[in-house]
Amino acid sequence: MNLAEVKAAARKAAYARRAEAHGRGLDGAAQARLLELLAPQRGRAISGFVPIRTEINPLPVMAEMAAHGPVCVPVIEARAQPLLFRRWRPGCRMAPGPFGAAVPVEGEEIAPDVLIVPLVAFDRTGGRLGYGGGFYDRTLERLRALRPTLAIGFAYAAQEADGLPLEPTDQPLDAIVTDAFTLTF
Ligand SMILES: Nc1nc2c(c(=O)[nH]1)N(C=O)[C@@H](CNc1ccc(C(=O)N[C@@H](CCC(=O)O)C(=O)O)cc1)CN2
Ligand SMILES: Nc1ncnc2c1ncn2[C@@H]1O[C@H](COP(=O)(O)OP(=O)(O)OP(=O)(O)O)[C@@H](O)[C@H]1O
Repeated sequence: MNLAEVKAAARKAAYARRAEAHGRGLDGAAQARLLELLAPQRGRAISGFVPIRTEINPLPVMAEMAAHGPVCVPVIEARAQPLLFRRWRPGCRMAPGPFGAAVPVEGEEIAPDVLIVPLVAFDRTGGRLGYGGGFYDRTLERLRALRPTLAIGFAYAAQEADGLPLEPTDQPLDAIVTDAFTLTF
């Protein structure tokens, strides 16, 4: 198997484990851990995400953080381009975006200092696999070239994989928060 095939296999296996974990009432425990990790970051610009498919739900954490500072969500501009981020507020007007994730209809563009990052699989060293678009890799590379940027993976513990195959363009996570544990690197 070449690297792309190994990644595809790891993605498929983790996707199945994520689907299993979804809907088991695990989100609350993970949200509490995420809120604890984010407490010192109150007031900084934070990106979250609107969950799609069987992703864990960060929305209650985003709503709490929005009381202290700007919160935004990713918007796809084009294939093979970094993500942009648009201001999000609890209850703001949303419309379907590419790939099914809803995006705010209006709101200013924001460059986040801290990113809550969706993922398909993670490993114990901060390695991450997404859906394969390279969007977060490109985005983190760009943000990190400008200033220190904190990337926090948010996932079910079941999404852990053993030693993910990583490429030079894969941007590492600074922390991982799950329903069962928090890892910081
Ligand atoms: N909730 C959420 N919002 C998000 C992301 C995310 O991962 N989660 N994104 C994070 O980037 C962006 C959306 N990116 C996505 C990229 C690809 C696919 C997707 O369906 N990919 C195909 C495979 C495509 C290919 O291999 O060429 C698939 O999974 O079937 C979905 C979302 C922006 N918003
Ligand atoms: N900074 C970058 N510059 C150019 N190409 C990149 C960059 N980051 C990733 N890529 C390319 O994008 C493609 C998809 O990358 P990868 O499989 O790592 O995506 P992913 O991490 O699963 O997706 P995402 O980051 O959207 O969640 C790969 O071919 C990779 O080489």
